[in-house]
Amino acid sequence: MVQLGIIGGGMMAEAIFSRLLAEKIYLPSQIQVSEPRADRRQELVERYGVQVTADNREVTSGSEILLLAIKPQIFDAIARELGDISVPLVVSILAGIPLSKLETGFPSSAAIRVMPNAPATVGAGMSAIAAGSQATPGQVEQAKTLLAAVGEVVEVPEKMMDAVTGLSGSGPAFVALAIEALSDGGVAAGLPRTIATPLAIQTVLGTAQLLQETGLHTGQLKDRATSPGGTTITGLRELEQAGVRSAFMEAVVAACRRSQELGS
Ligand SMILES: NC(=O)C1=CN([C@@H]2O[C@H](COP(=O)(O)OP(=O)(O)OC[C@H]3O[C@@H](n4cnc5c(N)ncnc54)[C@H](OP(=O)(O)O)[C@@H]3O)[C@@H](O)[C@H]2O)C=CC1
Ligand SMILES: O=C(O)[C@@H]1CCC=N1
Repeated sequence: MVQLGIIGGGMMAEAIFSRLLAEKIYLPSQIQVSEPRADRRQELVERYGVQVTADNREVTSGSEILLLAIKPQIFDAIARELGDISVPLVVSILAGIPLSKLETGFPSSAAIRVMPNAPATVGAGMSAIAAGSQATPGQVEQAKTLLAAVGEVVEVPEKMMDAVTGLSGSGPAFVALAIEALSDGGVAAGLPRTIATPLAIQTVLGTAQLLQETGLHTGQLKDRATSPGGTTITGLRELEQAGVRSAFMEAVVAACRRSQELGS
């Protein structure tokens, strides 16, 4: 019997359900994905053996949880198409779409809004969840179990979800850009790309791990790496002059604002 129905078989859907399968939380026969593109459906069957269909309604019949993994721009159309279904729990990962819209769009279901992120693909995700008014503690636990398969989970009040989207939802792209820029800097300074990119990736990974494992404040780490008149303070001065700190802050705030727009 299908227990997890997924609307939209894209990147995030695959990231989540592939980990659920790898961790044996579901069997392939218990997951059904609806996806309009035939070649993508075929790909998902060949890779994972899950059930697939082009018919969204087929997914909803019998599912215990319906995971919405389509783009937010088509949420209204999907709610019109499926709003009369009675799946116990709708879990949405759509940027911006508020619980009020989920609950109006799916009036017979409890709703949980989630913001995962791209590192979910390798089980290193960060997800925030906010439960709707009809969600039972058991359903919140169910959602947490789903997301725990792809990384860390934190429960937040819904009013924080757009800010979460701007930070951890969009953040992987901001960090990837920083890594690319560090690698470019290495190349500009004379390194071959094949050396520069692994150096940049491991520097970001190692710094994050150091901060996480020691609880060291970011400022303390910066101070530890800067010797008087040394190389690091010379580079930091350039970053401050270029407004990099402010640029990251504005990126998160702009992404948060865009999430609010998508939901209005
Ligand atoms: N990408 C990210 O890092 C993150 C994304 N999200 C959220 O996850 C959601 C999905 O994003 P992502 O996986 O990146 O996007 P994708 O485009 O990879 O996935 C969306 C999928 O929905 C399919 N689709 C389109 N129309 C329909 C329809 N009418 N019925 C069923 N399926 C349909 C698309 O099919 P087709 O193959 O034809 O395009 C595609 O496979 C978004 O709402 C986004 O806000 C949340 C956190 C992080
Ligand atoms: O850009 C987007 O809309 C999605 C939501 C969070 C990350 N990516």
